[in-house]
Amino acid sequence: MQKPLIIAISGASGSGKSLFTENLINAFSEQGRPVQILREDHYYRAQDHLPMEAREKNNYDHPNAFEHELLKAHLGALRNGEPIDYPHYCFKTHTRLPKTERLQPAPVVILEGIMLLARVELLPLYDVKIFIDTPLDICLMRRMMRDVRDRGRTMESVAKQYEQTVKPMYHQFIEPSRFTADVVVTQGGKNQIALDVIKSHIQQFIK
Ligand SMILES: Nc1ncnc2c1ncn2[C@@H]1O[C@H](COP(=O)(O)OP(=O)(O)O)[C@@H](O)[C@H]1O
Ligand SMILES: Nc1ccn([C@@H]2O[C@H](COP(=O)(O)O)[C@@H](O)[C@H]2O)c(=O)n1
Repeated sequence: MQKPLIIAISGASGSGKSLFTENLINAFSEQGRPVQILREDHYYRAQDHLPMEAREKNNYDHPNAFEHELLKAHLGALRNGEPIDYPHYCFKTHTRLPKTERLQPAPVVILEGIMLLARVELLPLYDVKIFIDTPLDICLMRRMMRDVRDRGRTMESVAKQYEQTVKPMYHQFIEPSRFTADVVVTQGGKNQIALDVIKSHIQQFIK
């Protein structure tokens, strides 16, 4: 099997990584499953051993919150044409679910997550590095709506977490990682020109 094309999409929380990824893969949905998605969020560390109060106080915007060793091993397996069983993460309980999900190797694998470009040891594993560059005030607004709607949060908890960890860690780790990107995308998941450019790059890997 041909070595897969691995595309890493990073940027702040709420920058539009997921929407960009979804819009990218929709173009290939009628061609079987040539493009697979893997989310860094699933690699947040399990915290079953901690009480809920401690989980709620954790810093989820530091690279060490992720089990990147496992992500690295999984990328190696996919490169070798082997399937992986990746963990499933729950944002409401701040830990992993007991089940895992199987991901089959594919010609193209899209990875998306906040710290993908901040870990230098992961960089050589990517073929294409994309950074979604969205002003932080817009990211906060989107995150506020999404976290209250989908992740069981209150507006107060989102605001407090943003001040305490999300914003400072963005400036310490995510913002500097922008300079490792091959492509910097403005206007988030709706930048049609950027989507078209990446789509045509992907198309070359799908026979
Ligand atoms: N360009 C955009 N315009 C309007 N809403 C957007 C745009 N990009 C993303 N969103 C919305 O903002 C929220 C967060 O976007 P998402 O793609 O989940 O961000 P991320 O994956 O970077 O955290 C989602 O509800 C999404 O639909
Ligand atoms: N238990 C958790 C784990 C993570 N977060 C936040 O998620 C953000 C990353 O996910 P995106 O889909 O928004 O990129 C990150 O900024 C963490 O603060 C959380 O709130 N709780």
